[in-house]
Amino acid sequence: MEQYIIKGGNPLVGEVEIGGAKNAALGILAAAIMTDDTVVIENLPDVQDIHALLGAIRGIGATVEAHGKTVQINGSSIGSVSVDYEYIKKIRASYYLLGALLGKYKRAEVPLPGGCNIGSRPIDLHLKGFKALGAKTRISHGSIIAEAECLRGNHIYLDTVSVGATINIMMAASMAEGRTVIENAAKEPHVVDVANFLNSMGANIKGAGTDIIRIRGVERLHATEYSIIPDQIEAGTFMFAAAVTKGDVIVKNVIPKHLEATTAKLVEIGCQVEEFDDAVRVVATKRLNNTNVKTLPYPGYPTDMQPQIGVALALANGTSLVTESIFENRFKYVDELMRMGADIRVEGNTAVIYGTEKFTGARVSAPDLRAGAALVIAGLAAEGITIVDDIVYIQRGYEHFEEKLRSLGAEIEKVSTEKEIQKFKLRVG
Ligand SMILES: CC(=O)N[C@H]1[C@@H](OP(=O)(O)OP(=O)(O)OC[C@H]2O[C@@H](n3ccc(=O)[nH]c3=O)[C@H](O)[C@@H]2O)O[C@H](CO)[C@@H](O)[C@@H]1O
Ligand SMILES: C=C(OP(=O)(O)O)C(=O)O
Repeated sequence: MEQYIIKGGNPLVGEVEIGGAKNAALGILAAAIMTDDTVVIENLPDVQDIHALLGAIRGIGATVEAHGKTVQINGSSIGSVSVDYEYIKKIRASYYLLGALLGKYKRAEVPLPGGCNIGSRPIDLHLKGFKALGAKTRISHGSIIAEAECLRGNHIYLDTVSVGATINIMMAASMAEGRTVIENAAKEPHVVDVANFLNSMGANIKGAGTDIIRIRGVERLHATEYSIIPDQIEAGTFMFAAAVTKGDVIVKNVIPKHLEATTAKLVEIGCQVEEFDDAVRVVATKRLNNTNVKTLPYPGYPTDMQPQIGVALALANGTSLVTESIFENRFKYVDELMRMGADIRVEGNTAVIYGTEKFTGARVSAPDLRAGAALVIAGLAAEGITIVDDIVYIQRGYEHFEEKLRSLGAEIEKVSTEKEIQKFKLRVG
């Protein structure tokens, strides 16, 4: 089992290049199979979730040729609409193959999704959407089966703002007959990116990025070349890493607009944030201030950035409140952080964080993807050595994480044996 070993205390300084957005890429890769032409997708992040989804796409018979950050997908050779559990038990976004296959072939059979255990994650709204388009859905032997004689556009109101349901319905509706309107749609940048990608394949989607999306179904989709947007969560994670280590980092290849909620909070807690066309610079020179934050759908503060700000506030001057309003199980990093000296009480969906002056390194476990990344950030700020176990979660969504951190001056290694741990300890003294 691989672990990260970190010697904390170095301020992060320098420039870091952000990869393509995992959560946009997952939707886009699934949508790519909806045409029989060859689709070229650029700026793909090199993370485990993407490798898993590409495996699933190959598994149903599509041709996938990956060269670095670029992949070519051809869906004309798909021979099965039934996705194998092995490929996707660990990823959430496998459910996008439901919308894509249902739209194209009017039948899909996809195992119930895995992904991070951050709370109960129903998919009732996805199924409600497919049913409204005329599909019948059922669960059989752990898989969701959705099928329709023909899909017909409809008016669909989402009771809860859901990224996954919005993207899935958008995909299926792109190849339905007639018009679909999705109300109370999610507005996240990755929803817009998937819509732009589908439009570049000939779909007719309007309003993505607002809460009403209008889709006019088309008979076929065609070839395209498309570049995925930068990952706002990876970028935000490096911004907080700069903040907690009192660093000075230029985070490159970002869309600053997508980072507004994160930037606003960093400024509130005392960092300087400078915005450029496609980069942001975060400078922190003193102890951070306390603040309150509540996670909300975009353009609110993202739930995927909640553990990272939690770590920063645990080191801030004063008491902060962090309210998690999207997923009920996203405070699992708190117990681990307390082992490093944090003082936090969780009451319902709110963490009351009493800022402490320093963390001391400890052995901790990554409970999920973003919580794992947050614990790495904590380790970078801590006195002494931190070992983070279960980094497979982190590898789901951060490409070359330790290499990027090292390029900013962090002392961090990926290790898997006691000998490697001892070697690191000897080296860092
Ligand atoms: C692969 C991907 O893009 N994952 C992201 C996506 O997850 P995901 O798409 O799974 O999250 P949703 O936006 O769907 O979830 C938002 C809320 O809606 C609820 N809900 C969702 C669907 C449904 O059918 N019924 C229902 O009640 C969920 O329990 C949650 O409380 O958006 C989340 C919220 O920004 C992010 O944390 C995840 O990183
Ligand atoms: C929770 C996340 O991913 P998933 O929805 O795939 O579990 C995430 O990207 O933070």
